[in-house]
Amino acid sequence: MRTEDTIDTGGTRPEQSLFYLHGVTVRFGGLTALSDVSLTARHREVHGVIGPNGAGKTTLFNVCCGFVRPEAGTIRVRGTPVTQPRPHQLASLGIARTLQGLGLFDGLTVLDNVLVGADRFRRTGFLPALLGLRRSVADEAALRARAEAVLRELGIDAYADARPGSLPYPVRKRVALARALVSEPELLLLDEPASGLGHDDLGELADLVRALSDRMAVVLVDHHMDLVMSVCDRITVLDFGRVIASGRPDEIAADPAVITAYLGEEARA
Ligand SMILES: Nc1ncnc2c1ncn2[C@@H]1O[C@H](COP(=O)(O)OP(=O)(O)OP(=O)(O)O)[C@@H](O)[C@H]1O
Repeated sequence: MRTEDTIDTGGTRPEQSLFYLHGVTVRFGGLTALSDVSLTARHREVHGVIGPNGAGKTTLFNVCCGFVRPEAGTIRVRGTPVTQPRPHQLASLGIARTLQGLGLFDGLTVLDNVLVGADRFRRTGFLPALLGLRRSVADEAALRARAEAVLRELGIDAYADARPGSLPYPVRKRVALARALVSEPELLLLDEPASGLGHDDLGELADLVRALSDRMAVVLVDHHMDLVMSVCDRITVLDFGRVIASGRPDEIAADPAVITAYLGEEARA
């Protein structure tokens, strides 16, 4: 088995990568949800996290987002240690995420929901914005243009004025993705992007994730093996809170520890 730290990094030391998480341990009371887990996200790579039920995938995702504070471990962003990324700091660190519960505001239009994600680019302070000063108007126009461009990129610009609640689930998922992308992240964290999608939507999602990886790093947690195997450059496999394998999809598919873990899951089911 290869671990994150021994993978060929193309000359970049793992700790200097865009996002480096090393030796992370999380306990909930007496239960160890993650034990000495490491993960490295690199520019222009899609990194998948998989594992049987209860393996610790969501907990790992939540550590990356700052929702869960690890008991031990190091997190570095572009080589700089980040004691604990706070959820509200993610945008300024160049990180954006989508969650399983999409978290869209139903009282806002699709466009306004996406604009919520563009706060990182708001240069005007509260008072000038309130007074409607010229720079704030220009700011607002630029942000709207950016949000509209992302909606077009995701093929959902026709829904800009709709309320999310009136839209089919796959479209709402795209709105949530648009809100993450409008901040132009360097690292995109996707929690279960394939859940609730049909076959055709899955194919489009795979194409989209591959296209996004031309300009950012992507970390995705998903149960959907076909998606993970087809879009990921590298995969980390968790079982009972530990990394049992890490490598390219073909290595993961052939790894005896992974096969045993998934056979064990089938047997448990
Ligand atoms: N807030 C919490 N308090 C107590 N235990 C928790 C908490 N969150 C997760 N756990 C436990 O930690 C372990 C890992 O859970 P986690 O949700 O990260 O796994 P998972 O791989 O995402 O599972 P699934 O595929 O079923 O969503 C499980 O045993 C779970 O019951």
